[in-house]
Amino acid sequence: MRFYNLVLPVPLPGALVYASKAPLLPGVRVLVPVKTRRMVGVVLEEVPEPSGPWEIREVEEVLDQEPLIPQELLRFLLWCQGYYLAPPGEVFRLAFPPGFFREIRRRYRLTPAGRQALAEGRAPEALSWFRKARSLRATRSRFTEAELSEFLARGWLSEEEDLSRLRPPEEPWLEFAGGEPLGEAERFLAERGRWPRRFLEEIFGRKAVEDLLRERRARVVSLPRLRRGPVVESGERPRPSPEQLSLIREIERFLPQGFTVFLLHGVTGSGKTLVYLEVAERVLAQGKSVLVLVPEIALTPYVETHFVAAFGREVAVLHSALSPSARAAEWFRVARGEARVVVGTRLALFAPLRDLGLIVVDEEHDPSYKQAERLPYQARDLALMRGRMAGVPVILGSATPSVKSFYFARTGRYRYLRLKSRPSGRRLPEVELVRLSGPEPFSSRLLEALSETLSRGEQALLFLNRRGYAPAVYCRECGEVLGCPNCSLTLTYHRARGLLLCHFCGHEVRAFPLCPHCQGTAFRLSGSGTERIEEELRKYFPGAEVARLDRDTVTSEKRLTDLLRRLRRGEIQILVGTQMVAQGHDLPGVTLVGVLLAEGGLHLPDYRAAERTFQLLVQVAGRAGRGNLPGRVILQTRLPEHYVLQAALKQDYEAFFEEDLARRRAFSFPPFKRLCLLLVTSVREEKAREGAERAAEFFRSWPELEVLGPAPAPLARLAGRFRWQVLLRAPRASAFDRPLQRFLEEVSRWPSGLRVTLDRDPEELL
Ligand SMILES: Nc1ncnc2c1ncn2[C@@H]1O[C@H](COP(=O)(O)OP(=O)(O)OP(=O)(O)O)[C@@H](O)[C@H]1O
Ligand SMILES: [Zn+2]
Repeated sequence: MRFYNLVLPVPLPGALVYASKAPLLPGVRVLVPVKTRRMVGVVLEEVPEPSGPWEIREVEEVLDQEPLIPQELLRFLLWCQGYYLAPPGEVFRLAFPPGFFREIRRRYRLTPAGRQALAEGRAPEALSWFRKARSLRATRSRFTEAELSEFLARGWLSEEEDLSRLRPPEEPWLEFAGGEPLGEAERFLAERGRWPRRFLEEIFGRKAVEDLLRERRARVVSLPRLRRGPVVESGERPRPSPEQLSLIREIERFLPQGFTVFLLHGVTGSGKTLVYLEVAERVLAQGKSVLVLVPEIALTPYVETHFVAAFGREVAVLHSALSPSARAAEWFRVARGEARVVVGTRLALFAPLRDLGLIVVDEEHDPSYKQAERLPYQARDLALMRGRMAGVPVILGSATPSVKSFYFARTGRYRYLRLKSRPSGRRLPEVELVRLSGPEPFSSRLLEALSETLSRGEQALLFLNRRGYAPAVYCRECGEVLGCPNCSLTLTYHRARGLLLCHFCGHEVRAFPLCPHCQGTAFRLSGSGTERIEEELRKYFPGAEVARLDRDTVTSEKRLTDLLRRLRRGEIQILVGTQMVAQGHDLPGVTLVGVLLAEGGLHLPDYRAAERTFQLLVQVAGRAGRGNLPGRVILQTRLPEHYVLQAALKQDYEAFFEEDLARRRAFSFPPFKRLCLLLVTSVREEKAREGAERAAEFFRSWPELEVLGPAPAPLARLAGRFRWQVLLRAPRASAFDRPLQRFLEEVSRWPSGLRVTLDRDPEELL
C-alpha cells in the first residue's frame, strides 16, 4: 500500500490521507469514499504511512490517465491557501470549473420489474412518473427517502452513479483523410487539419459534410468541445511601430531569464495589445504556453478577438459569464494541452496550462482583479506569485498603473517600459474641465460639443458611474430618503422596470411605496443615473441613436458584442455607460468623451479613492480620438481645483503619483505598510461590536501589529448584517501570518452567528 495526501472539496483545514495499491501521480483525480458517499479528490503527494489509531480508507477509482493539474499549479494553489488562510478544498473549488469536483450524483433507473409493476397497476403514483418522462433515469429529489428505499428493496429501481460530468465534454470533429483535396470544404479541412463538424456544417452546409463522410474523404474523431467565440472585427494586425518594437525586443531579451516583472506603462491607445501578441507569439514558438488576464468580462471579447486572430483554436477563454458547461469545456481543452493560450478574468489565473512561459496582466490597476466575496484574493498579486513559482516573466500593462506597481517600478523591483505615444501619429485627446454649478446634469459646453460631434457624423461616449434612473428618492412630506431595509444604502429608482432597487442586496419594491416614515405618497427624485441620462439625451437630440451600456442593459456576452459591433459600424451616435465603457475598448469612431460627474467616488472614505478616480478619468478620456480623427474630452466637475482633477486635466500620471504617494507616506498606507482588514458581522449590532472588540484585543498583544479600531464599517449594515471592522497594519506581510493563524483557531471557538472575514491586502475599506 502507498499513502497519499488528497484535497477534497470540503472546508477542512488540511489534506486527507488515503491509501492506494497502485501508484498515483500528483494532479490526478480519484474517487474516494467519504462517510457513506463517494467524492472526487485531487492527489497532492505521496506521504509515509500515517501512524494513527484511525482507519485509512482506500481510493476506489482513478479518474484521469494523466494528471490534469500541473505540479507547478498544485504548488501555487497550496501557497494561495496558506497566504489567505483558507481551507485547501475551498481554494481548489474556486480554481476549478463547475463539475470538476461536483459531488457525485446518484441516478435511479426503472428496472424491467418496475416496468411490469407499473403496467399491472401494482406500483404507486411516484413511479408512474416514468411513464410520462422521456428518460428512464431520475435523480434522488424525485422521491422521498421512504419511497426510494422501498422501490430499491422491491427491485423496481436500480441505482447508479453519474460520472459523466467529470469527464471533459467532447464533440465530433472531422479530420481530413488525406490525398488531393477536391471541393471547398475539403480544402478548408486539409488546411486546418481538424475542425468541429458543427462549424463545418454552418459554413458549407450539412449536405457537403455528409458527402465528405460518405465518400470517406474525412473521418470523425471525438475531441474537446470548441467554444464559439464572439465576432468583433479585429482588422489587420499592424506592424509594430519603432517604439513598440524596442519594447518587444527588451522583453524578449529577458525571456530566458525566468521570473522578471515588467510594468508596461503605455498611454491610452498606444497599442499595448500588439506588444502582448508579439511577445506571446515568441513564447508559443518556444513550445510554451501563455496566460493573459483581463479585468472584466466586458474586455474579454476585445482581447480574445485579437488573440484568436493570431493563434486560432490554441486560444481558450475562461470567465464567469460562460455557461458552466462551456467553462468546463474550455478548461479541459487547456488541461489536455489542446489550447496553449488562455484569455480570461481573474479565475483564469488558475488555468491548468502546462509549461507556462509568460503571464500578461492587462489593465493591471483594475479593481476587479480583487475578488470581493468568499475568498478575497487579488489576482494581479497572485499572478506575480504564480510567475515567480513557475519562473516565468510577468507583464503588467496599464495606462494608469496602480500606485503600488508604479512605486515598485520606481524603486527598481520591476522593469519599467514606457509607451509614450499612440501609433501612426495619432494624438492624445484635448481635455478640458468644466465647472458644474446647478442641478442640471449637462453643462452648456457639453451640449454644444455633443451637437457639433453629431453634426460632423462622429460618435460620442458619455460616462457616469451610476446605473438606474435616480440614485436617491426623497419623501416630499417628511424629507426622508427611501433606504434599503437591509443595508445602509439608498434605493435606486429604475424607471423602465418600475422598481426601487438596492444595488447591494437586490432588495426591490414597486415604485412608489408609501413612505415608511410618514405614509407620504409624493416623492422627489434626486440625481441622475445612466437610465435618466439616456432619456434626457433622446430629448435633446431626437434624431440621434442613443444606446446605453451598463449592467442593466448588457446582461450577456452576446448583448455586449452586439452593442460593440453596432457602435463600430456607426449605428450608434451616443453611448452612455458606467465603468463598463471606461476602459479597454477601442472605438475608432468616438471623438468626444464626456464625464458627467468627474469627482464621483472621490468622497469615499477609502485610501484608494483618489487613485481609482484618477484612473477612471484617464481611462475614459483615452477612449476619444483612437481612430484617424482627433479626440476631445470634457470633464464636468464641482471640484475643479482638486489634485486628482488637475492631474487628469493634464493627463499627467507622474503628478498624480507624487501627490498620492506623499499622502500615503504621511498616513502609513501601502505601499509603505501592509494592511489586513478584519470584518465582523452579525444580525445583532451588539454582537458585531463585541466580536470586533475581542478581535482588536487579541491583536493588541502582538507587538509587530498596529491595531486601528474597532469601528463600525463605513457601510454599517449590509444584507441585514451589522458590520464592524478592525484594521491591522504591519511593516511586512509575514508579520500577519502567525497572529492570523492563531486568531482563526480562536474564532473557531466563537459563538455561531458571528461571521468573521479576513481580507489580506484590502483594496477597499468600506
Ligand atoms: N503599430 C501600430 N500601427 C498602427 N496601429 C496600431 C499599431 N499598434 C496598435 N495599433 C492600433 O491602435 C489601437 C489601440 O491599440 P490598443 O487597443 O492595443 O491600445 P492599448 O494600449 O491597449 O490602449 P488602452 O490602454 O487605452 O486600452 C488599436 O486600434 C490598434 O489596432
Ligand atoms: Zn440592500
